[in-house]
Amino acid sequence: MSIVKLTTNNFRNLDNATLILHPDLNFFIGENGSGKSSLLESIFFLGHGKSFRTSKTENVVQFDQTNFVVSALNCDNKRFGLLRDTRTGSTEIKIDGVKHSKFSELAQNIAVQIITPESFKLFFGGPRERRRFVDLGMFHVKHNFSELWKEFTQILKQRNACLKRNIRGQQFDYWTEQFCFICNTIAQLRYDYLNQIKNELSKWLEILLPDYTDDITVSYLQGWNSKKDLLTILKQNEEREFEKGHSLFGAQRFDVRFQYKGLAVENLLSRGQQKLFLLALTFTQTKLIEQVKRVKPILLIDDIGAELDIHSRMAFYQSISEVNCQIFISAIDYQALEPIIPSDNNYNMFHVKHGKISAISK
Ligand SMILES: Nc1ncnc2c1ncn2[C@@H]1O[C@H](COP(=O)(O)OP(=O)(O)OP(=O)(O)O)[C@@H](O)[C@H]1O
Repeated sequence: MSIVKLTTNNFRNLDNATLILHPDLNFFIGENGSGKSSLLESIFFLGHGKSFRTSKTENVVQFDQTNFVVSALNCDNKRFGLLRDTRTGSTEIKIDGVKHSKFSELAQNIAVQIITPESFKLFFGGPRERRRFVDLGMFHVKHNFSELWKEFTQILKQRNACLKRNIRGQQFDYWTEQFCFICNTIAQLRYDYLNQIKNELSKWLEILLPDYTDDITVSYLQGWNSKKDLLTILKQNEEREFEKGHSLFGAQRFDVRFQYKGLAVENLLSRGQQKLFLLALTFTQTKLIEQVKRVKPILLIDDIGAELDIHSRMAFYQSISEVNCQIFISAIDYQALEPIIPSDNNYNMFHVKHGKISAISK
């Protein structure tokens, strides 16, 4: 479902506002510091329960305020949102007027992905962002993943507690056995999902990076040597794990490697090409989420103009016309959006100035 109305209160520098959104395509234009990223951040918050810019929620609440609200109405007339109080650190979630305690309830209603000018640095910089990216897709595409992940984190916590407190014997063996079992289940699910990604990715690379399509490979590293049994590896490394005080192998350590002709993509592609690669991956994931049809995916693209020349923006335009998601794009000026703006006027455009958002008539 697209979101058709968005309300924000006390969010960053944004004036309290209610926006009527286009179900497919929305543009936000404004100068540096006007509030474009803040607006995208508010939508991201609805989908993830956190910011993509800071881990400190007190940075997000408007100066001199103690709470903020973000809420949305989807095209099925479902209302959902959250109120975050920075004094108490609590978050109140409401879906159709009913309070919920778990953020995952809210996340079922909205699948948000974001690309910022910094995204590719983070994405290629270390496994954290790649893990986040894959698991966001897993959460929406593999229906049992959310429950499985919750159970996994509990088991990992128990096992790590044993490692940290040097608890050996029956208790440790029990958690190790549980850990191995659930790691294998998750690894298999992720393996299946990565295969889905591989199959879909070439289509988007063909549009966005046609010269590179044939020689790109995606490899899945499950978190331990896939030729060996996890339990055997853990037994062999038991002393090392007790020394470190946490689990050194397992599904929490997975990664994905992207290579071109056998070399790391990030070492070969230019910054603009890396952005196109990340866009291709994001469209891939969007397509996979869209296919399960629980929610219409939302794609936030902050500062589209950065690093993309006119040809790349044309390829981007072709991509967005082939994916069924709701897109929010920010740009410094109208020029940076050329040739992305559709000639059929089928979009909404807003101007952002000093935190005030106003609709631009077409
Ligand atoms: N908690 C806050 N309360 C009020 N204002 C804030 C808060 N946090 C940041 N700001 C201000 O909000 C403004 C908008 O920032 P934002 O990053 O959204 O701008 P932007 O339009 O995306 O700019 P750019 O094009 O440079 O990326 C900045 O001037 C910033 O100083």
